[in-house]
Amino acid sequence: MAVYTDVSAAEMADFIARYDIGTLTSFHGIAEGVENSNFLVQTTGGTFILTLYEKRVARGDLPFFIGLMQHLAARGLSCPQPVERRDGTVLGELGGRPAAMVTFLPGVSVRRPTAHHCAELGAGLARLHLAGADFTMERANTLSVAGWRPLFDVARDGADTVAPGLADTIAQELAALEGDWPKGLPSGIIHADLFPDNAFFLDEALSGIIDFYFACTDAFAYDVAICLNAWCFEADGSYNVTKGRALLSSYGALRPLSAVEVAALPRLARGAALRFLLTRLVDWLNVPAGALVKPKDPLEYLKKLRFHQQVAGAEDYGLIP
Ligand SMILES: Nc1ncnc2c1ncn2[C@@H]1O[C@H](COP(=O)(O)OP(=O)(O)OP(=O)(O)O)[C@@H](O)[C@H]1O
Ligand SMILES: N[C@@H](CCO)C(=O)O
Repeated sequence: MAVYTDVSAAEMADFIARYDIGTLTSFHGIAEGVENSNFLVQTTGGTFILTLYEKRVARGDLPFFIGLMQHLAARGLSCPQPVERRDGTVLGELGGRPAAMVTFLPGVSVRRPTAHHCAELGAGLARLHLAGADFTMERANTLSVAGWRPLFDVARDGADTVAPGLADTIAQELAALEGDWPKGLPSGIIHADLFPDNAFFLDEALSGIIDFYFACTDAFAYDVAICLNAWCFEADGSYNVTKGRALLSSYGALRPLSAVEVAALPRLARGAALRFLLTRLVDWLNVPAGALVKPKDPLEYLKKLRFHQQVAGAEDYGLIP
């Protein structure tokens, strides 16, 4: 469970009183997620999600995330909507953290996506990229290549306690990617964390996307590479090319990848694997005392990285030329 910040019933009731959503009937911490503290809140006016923004979310970025969710919803994408307080603002403070209430999105996330789910997701990702085209705010990706070395610096000393030789493997991979990271690719708004737990389905159709707190301005193909990592591997670490083909072809039907994006895909996939290996490693080595959180396995991403390192070209991901 990701609840880093405890909230008492009295604090919660006080907080809710600033909204026009009735009175608090119940709330509890949500048993998923690793980044922020999330609470399911029930009031006489409905069901809501209250998020307390934790370490990786900078307060100054919140207007970008809130504005983006509003923009995407206005373009027809199903995503949580920030709820306004009586004074017209959407950002508050609770337990010493910035906090916002968003609408509850119906649907369930899938633990083991099928090729069908991957196809749905690919189309949803393309729709997200297209819907973000006229969003005017920008946010640099703090977890792209320039952000990885600082993470490694934090985790280097503990890395070999997680797997022998891990520090050397990461050092080599980092140097290789820093030296040759794709530049100048078609860019815009990307989600940057569209994992299966952030996509909801109803009757096997993608019904909504949540958790925009890594969204940023970066290469669209990097977002595709993140999704190949998150959706198209099996539990044993093998890549499922049928799922990859499903994801890539439904994405490409709405937003075809250009030749430069196709050429960059293997390197972007390596970078995406390294990004999640590093953030998971940092979290694995630094679970805050008293936090209710189950850190995610960094080694899952080491296996994925090894796959990408031996890929010859984008066709190995299932891309049909
Ligand atoms: N708007 C919403 N509607 C319904 N459920 C939600 C909503 N927002 C969050 N949740 C639930 O809360 C869980 C955690 O939310 P979220 O993924 O935003 O947290 P996180 O800590 O940022 O997680 P992550 O590890 O994916 O970054 C989700 O898996 C989902 O079950
Ligand atoms: N989706 C991420 C957690 C949020 O950064 C992971 O699975 O490592």
